[in-house]
Amino acid sequence: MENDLKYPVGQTLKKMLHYVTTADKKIYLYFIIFTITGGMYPLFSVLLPKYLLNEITKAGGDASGILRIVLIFLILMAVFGFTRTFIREVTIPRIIYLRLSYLGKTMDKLVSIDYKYMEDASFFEDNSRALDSTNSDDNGVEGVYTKLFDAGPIAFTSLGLILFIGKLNIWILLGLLLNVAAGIWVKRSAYKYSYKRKQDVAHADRRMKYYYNTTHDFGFGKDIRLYRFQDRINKNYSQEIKGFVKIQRSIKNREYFLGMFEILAFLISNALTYAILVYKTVNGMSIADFSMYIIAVTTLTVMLGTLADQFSYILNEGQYVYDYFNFIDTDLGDKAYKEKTQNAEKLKKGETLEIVFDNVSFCYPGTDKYIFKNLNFTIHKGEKLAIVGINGAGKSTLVKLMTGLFAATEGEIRINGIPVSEFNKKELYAMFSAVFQEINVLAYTIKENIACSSLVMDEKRVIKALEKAGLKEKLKTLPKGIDQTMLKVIEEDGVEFSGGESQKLAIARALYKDASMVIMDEPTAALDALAEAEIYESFSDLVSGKTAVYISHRLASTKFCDRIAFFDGDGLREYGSHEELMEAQGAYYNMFMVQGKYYNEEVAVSE
Ligand SMILES: Nc1ncnc2c1ncn2[C@@H]1O[C@H](COP(=O)(O)OP(=O)(O)OP(=O)(O)O)[C@@H](O)[C@H]1O
Repeated sequence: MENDLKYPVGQTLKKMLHYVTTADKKIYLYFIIFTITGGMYPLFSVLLPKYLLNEITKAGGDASGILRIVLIFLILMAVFGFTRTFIREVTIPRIIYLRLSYLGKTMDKLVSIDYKYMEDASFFEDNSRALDSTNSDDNGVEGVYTKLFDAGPIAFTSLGLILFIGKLNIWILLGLLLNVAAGIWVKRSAYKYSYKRKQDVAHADRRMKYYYNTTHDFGFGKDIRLYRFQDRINKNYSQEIKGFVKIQRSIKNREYFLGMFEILAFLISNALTYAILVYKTVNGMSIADFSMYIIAVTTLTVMLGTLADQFSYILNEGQYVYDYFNFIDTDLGDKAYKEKTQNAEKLKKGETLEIVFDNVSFCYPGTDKYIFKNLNFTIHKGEKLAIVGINGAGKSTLVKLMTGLFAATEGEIRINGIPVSEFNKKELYAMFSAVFQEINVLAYTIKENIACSSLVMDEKRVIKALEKAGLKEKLKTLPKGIDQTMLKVIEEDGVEFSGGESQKLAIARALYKDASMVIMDEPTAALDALAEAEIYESFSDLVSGKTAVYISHRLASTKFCDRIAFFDGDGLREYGSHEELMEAQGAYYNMFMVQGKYYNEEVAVSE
């Protein structure tokens, strides 16, 4: 990503305004009313002293005249002031809504982009400012909208005063404009520098947030306490903040030196203004006019200063909004995820799948270590394949490849003859009921955790899936049944499942989905022996004739599978039925014998 602060400002603002047109046109009407009322309001303060002074100093002026002027001005100021404030109060929630709908788009994008980005920390660092631009109410999208809205009346007042003062003396005006230009230049230069360092800031920020998040993440609570991670967290965190503060200090130093120029321009402009006004008064300008111009110049100085701040802010934060639009518009696999392709229609609904790995090689993006090289094998229709092997051999990676979460670096994976890459991701994901090693329970109700998609929910099937997965008894203990919220993150009475129960829930989720192919990656690691035996015995029933892959370190599981693929550090080492591999007396045989030995010893001890 570019580090220079250069982007099409006009195009970015145009896109933002176009969004207002489609999402909430009324904001334009509020803007016009706000600009007129808010723009007129300060002009009354400029004019009032002149009228008062004229009334006081005029021959024959009386108290009633003064009172009349004060009353008229007060009524006008009240009407304009109240309207201005009311309109702003009404508009801000609408701007918040705009920002939140941008945020909704960010979320929609993040859940649709290619999975490979989810395992890539640099992706989130590169896009952190684009993502942050919809995250907070005081910068990014909402900040720019609010500043654009607020700039209306200030520009209105400034324009009025510029014409007014310009008519009196062009040099005063030029001095003021110099002051403003210097302010904009300084802010822009300072911001350019901080934008240049954005990657360093994002990197440091991400690391600091990580330490912060670990301290209140349920999942870390036990390990932190039992393994005294506190000291490690504190030590690492203080190192991170030192780095972070160093970056911030260099940014602030730059701002400080640039700020000197701003002060210099302010002094020159003020000296010029006073010199000209005093000179004019000495040469016949009335005191009332002198006071009016002084107030006009002071007001315009403040207005232009504010306008310059807002202009710089819009320019600067606009960069992040531009990054946001870029992020949303760049196809990160999400377009293909949503677009319809014809390929899934070539497969009949519920058709049994055959998966072919044809000379597949793979290394994770950004790495050069091959997890597989020239891998060739077939998972036949209706076959139950057990995948076993040593830790880190690539068993879970294999699942990520066949489900399309990652693309093969070389070679081709085909489903019923069609290359995986030719399926739309949504269609592809719909083909698999998978239970992964790491179980993710969401803080939704049980039924939402099982049925997942919000479009259709068959409660009877939810209950059936839970019962099949062995959660019948557990369900009876829950007062709200399948409407019970899970976890305590959102609801205080949320239910926390044990590791094994969560695993059963994941199995129920896969059963409910009833996809064409079943993939289970260590689905019984957290189950007790009885629950595991139940899953083994009912596995055929669970997969009911579908093609299935069962990954496990427990070799007993291989007995109910038709074929076994044994992986080691070099890829697929052995392939065949249990009997064939036992006869071959290779790596699978050895592993099986080692496990069997301990199992037999255990049985002997318990007897
Ligand atoms: N996102 C990733 N980026 C880079 N390397 C990865 C990534 N995910 C996994 N790996 C590496 O790929 C290799 C295979 O990992 P994988 O999880 O597929 O092994 P596995 O056979 O399932 O292991 P286990 O039996 O321990 O579950 C490992 O060396 C792992 O470190």
